[in-house]
Amino acid sequence: MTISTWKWSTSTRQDGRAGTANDNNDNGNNDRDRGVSERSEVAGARRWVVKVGSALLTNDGRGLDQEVIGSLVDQLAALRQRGCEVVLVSSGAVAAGIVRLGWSSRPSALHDLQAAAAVGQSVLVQSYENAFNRYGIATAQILLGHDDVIARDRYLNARGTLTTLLQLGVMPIVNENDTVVTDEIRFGDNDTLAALVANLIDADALLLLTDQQGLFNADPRHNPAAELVRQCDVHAPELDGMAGEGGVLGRGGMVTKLRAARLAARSGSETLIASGREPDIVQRATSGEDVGTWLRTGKQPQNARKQWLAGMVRVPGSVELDDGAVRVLRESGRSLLPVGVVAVQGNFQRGDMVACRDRQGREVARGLVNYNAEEARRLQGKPSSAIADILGYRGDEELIHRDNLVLL
Ligand SMILES: Nc1ncnc2c1ncn2[C@@H]1O[C@H](COP(=O)(O)OP(=O)(O)O)[C@@H](O)[C@H]1O
Ligand SMILES: N[C@@H](CCC(=O)OP(=O)(O)O)C(=O)O
Repeated sequence: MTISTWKWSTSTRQDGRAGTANDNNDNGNNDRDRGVSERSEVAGARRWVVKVGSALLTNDGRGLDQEVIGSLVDQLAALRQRGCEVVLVSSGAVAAGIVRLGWSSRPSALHDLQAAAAVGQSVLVQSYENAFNRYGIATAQILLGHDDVIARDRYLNARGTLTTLLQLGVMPIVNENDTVVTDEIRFGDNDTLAALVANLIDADALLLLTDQQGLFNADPRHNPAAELVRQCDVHAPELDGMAGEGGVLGRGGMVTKLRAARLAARSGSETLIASGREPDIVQRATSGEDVGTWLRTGKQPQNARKQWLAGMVRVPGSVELDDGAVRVLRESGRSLLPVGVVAVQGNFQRGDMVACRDRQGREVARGLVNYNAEEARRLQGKPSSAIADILGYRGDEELIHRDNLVLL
């Protein structure tokens, strides 16, 4: 095997199934000698999205593997105990539904798959609820579709709900809303969905648990000499030639995991790909142990997120701020409240990107707005305590929350 370039390092697979990430110490030492970080970014991550794939969760296609679920839940509860926040993205609905319906194989027609997903989702969530209940942790089912993470107004709603659940100590369990999606708009694989959730909640890191030890330099199912990539810059072009399609049970294979890692990196999230079959994998991976594949973002999370927000091209309106509001935004990094707004221009919807200008018309910031233009006009110059009286409902107290605001 060609030893890695500075950008990525591999470790030789030792047996028919999977090698260990430490098998080839030379590679690891080479990285250390070159000063490559020893996963401190991963060990320091506090907000995690953990995605569990069908290939891992399902018992060779015969429904859900309750033992795997039980062990995962033990590990996720321990991760929470360590003070981390966790959102779980779990596949498995279709596989569970097929068994519950007594079918012998996976159907191909979309409506059959959707029916199986609807049946299996109950089984899936019930299994998690029972297992998390052992730790007194409540679970919440979140089914997301394309629009929920792409359309700006729904984006804010999904973000608000997920972060509230985290604050409440609940374990959100996310899956694609398979029942209503059409072929054109479905994610299909949950890797993409997990990455979008990582963007949505500003996760520090994404852990993709699957049936392989990580990303190999060729599909280990077909190439027994394949070697594990231990770490690599997520954008390295060499990776594209390595990632292959999924197995019978999973959907996207490593192709979608690599794409997901690149999506997650847009908001600064690190990605780890690891085998959910290895003992204690969640604890080991999340504490920075050298397991699986680490796809590094190489960016400061805050900068990455701001770049991502700033890159949204459609800016259908703007708000003019008084001098006090401009100062607070610039100097204290605070949210924009309606009281600091003196005028509203354009026609925007909740969740749109709007420009924030000073009295001279210079753009000082831009961000995702919590109210539409008509509501913003009614709220301008008013204290947040008056929002409920003015609009007839109690919305967010900020016009633009600081997390959704980029200073220019
Ligand atoms: N380069 C690669 N390294 C590791 N696995 C790969 C690679 N290319 C393709 N694969 C396949 O990807 C599969 C995992 O993806 P997938 O089946 O979609 O699982 P999941 O349901 O966990 O998302 C592995 O079982 C493996 O056969
Ligand atoms: N939403 C589907 C998951 C699709 C799927 O298998 O995704 P993946 O595990 O990423 O290959 C389900 O719950 O069955």
